[in-house]
Amino acid sequence: MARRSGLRGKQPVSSRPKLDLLFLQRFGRIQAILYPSWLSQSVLMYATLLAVALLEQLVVYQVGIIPSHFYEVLGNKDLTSFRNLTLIAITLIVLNSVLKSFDQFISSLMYVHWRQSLTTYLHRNYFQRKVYYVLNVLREDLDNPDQRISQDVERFCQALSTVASKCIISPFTLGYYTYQCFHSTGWMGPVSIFIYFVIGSTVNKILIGPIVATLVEQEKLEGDFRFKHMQIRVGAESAAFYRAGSVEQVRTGKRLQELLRTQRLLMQRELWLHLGVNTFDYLGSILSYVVIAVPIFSGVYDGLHPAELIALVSKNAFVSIYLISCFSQLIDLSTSVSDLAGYTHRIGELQEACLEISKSQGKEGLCVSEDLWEFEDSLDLGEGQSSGKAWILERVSFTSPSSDQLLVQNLTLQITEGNSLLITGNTGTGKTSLLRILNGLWEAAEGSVRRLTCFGPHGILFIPQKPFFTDGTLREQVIYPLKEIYPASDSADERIIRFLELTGLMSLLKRTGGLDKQMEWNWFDALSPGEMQRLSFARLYYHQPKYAVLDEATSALTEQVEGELYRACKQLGMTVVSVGHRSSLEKYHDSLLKLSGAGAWELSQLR
Ligand SMILES: Nc1ncnc2c1ncn2[C@@H]1O[C@H](COP(=O)(O)OP(=O)(O)OP(=O)(O)O)[C@@H](O)[C@H]1O
Repeated sequence: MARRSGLRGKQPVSSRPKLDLLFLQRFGRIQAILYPSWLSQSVLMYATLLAVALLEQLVVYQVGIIPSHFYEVLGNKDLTSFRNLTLIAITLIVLNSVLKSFDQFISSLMYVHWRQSLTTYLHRNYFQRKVYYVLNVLREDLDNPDQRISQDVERFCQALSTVASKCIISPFTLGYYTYQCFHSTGWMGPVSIFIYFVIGSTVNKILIGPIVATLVEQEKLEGDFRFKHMQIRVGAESAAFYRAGSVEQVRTGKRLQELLRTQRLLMQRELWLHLGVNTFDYLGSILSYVVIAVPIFSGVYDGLHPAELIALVSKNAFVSIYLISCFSQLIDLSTSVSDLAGYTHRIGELQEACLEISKSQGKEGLCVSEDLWEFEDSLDLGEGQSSGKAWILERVSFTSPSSDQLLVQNLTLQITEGNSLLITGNTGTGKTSLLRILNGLWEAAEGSVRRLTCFGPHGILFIPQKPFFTDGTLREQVIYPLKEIYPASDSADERIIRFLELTGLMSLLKRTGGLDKQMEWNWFDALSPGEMQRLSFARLYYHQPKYAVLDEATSALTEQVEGELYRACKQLGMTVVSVGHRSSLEKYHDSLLKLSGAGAWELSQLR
């Protein structure tokens, strides 16, 4: 059988992340998100930062040449000029510290703005249609998407803000101090400093190479370690029933050891880079004296008075030392650049995967409402709603992901209004998988699946096997996944309370202290499995869809309660498609689809 959808299974593993053309492309794409237009907030902030940094440089230059004026004034024993100069110096220093603080403040604001833009962009793509499902369940090549969005983006923006605030002024300072250096030392000064920088950058580029790949690996392991802790957090009670503390300690410890091993390797590799950076820093300080010494020993300044010579040496020293420090600062950025490259690759991979998945999903077969689940859109009834059909399946075959285990072969089926269907079969025969196919989470390997009714109120609602609850109030659990009550009316509260009563959850209403009390608890820990299933039914009644697809939705309840819940579904006019093992379910359905494994199935009428 042909392999299905390209979304599934292991994708080709991307090449080892490096400081290469791919990095530049990914970095460029991220910049396009951060700076969407010439008049965007980021550009305006960047322009303000540039203005402040330029002003700061002007003041720094004035502060830098003040010692040379002091030498001159002190050499001439000129008290009035000394007083004036001291006043000017204090003013300049205050101005300098104000500008520096603003520089840091604007950089921090930019960091927050970048983080907001990038995270919002990734969220938009991640939560689009079922991208988050494919990334977390079906794709094995992209590790920890959650960590990429939460932690990697944060660190990327931190590193970018460090690099940006240092680089923003570089072209101006380099230009200006090169000119000044040339003016005081001749061509020898700037040329030797440039050669020093080219050598420094080349050496550092070589040393950064292995760091980028190790940093990417470290972030992956960091995500795995956090995921392990999240697993324990979510399943704390089940683990405690097993007294699984010691085994989980060993397993969590193993992940920690792996992470620390990679961190040590990263540090070893960074040691060479730090060695390079520090060597070039200190070589730079000696180079500055060599640059000043050349014109002095070659007799350029022989005719000067000693006080003038000292003032000139002091000024020249400042100019060449500053030029070298500008270059050194760029070399110092090597560590930030290696971080930036690592995070760029991780965010870039996520961005590419999201776009690839949403492109492959396209708009095919989507109802207007599917993306948004907005109630206005849901009122747009499709062709199926008027024809009374929800699905038409023709010769559909499907397998489980990343295996060729055939689950169902050549299934032809119509799900129509008023004709409830029960799906049964042994464990692992593909019952839930058939619902995934109906939902569009999986694609069929062969045949056609046509959905003719939209998701949402008046359409189709799935109640999955594992109940899902969001954070927040009881009302938000009931109306989920709608964001607001629907239809908006004064009687909305009454409706919700009526459905809570119908599902036997009035005690829960009492416990929460009302529909709108913000609950701090985790709903999965606070409710029993039976309560979770009852709450799922309250949600179903609230939405009152035409078709309710229930995956073992009453497995934790008694047959009596099951009967009450199914009868209420019928009274509310729903056609149900259920997956279940109990024979007691048969009386609430009109037909039965029995899956027998290895592709076999049998469809029969129950009444
Ligand atoms: N995301 C997945 N990746 C790989 N295999 C999967 C995935 N989800 C399900 N499977 C496999 O597909 C097969 C069918 O799974 P499915 O959930 O449809 O079983 P089921 O008939 O609903 O079983 P049960 O009665 O236990 O709920 C199983 O062998 C399962 O292990």
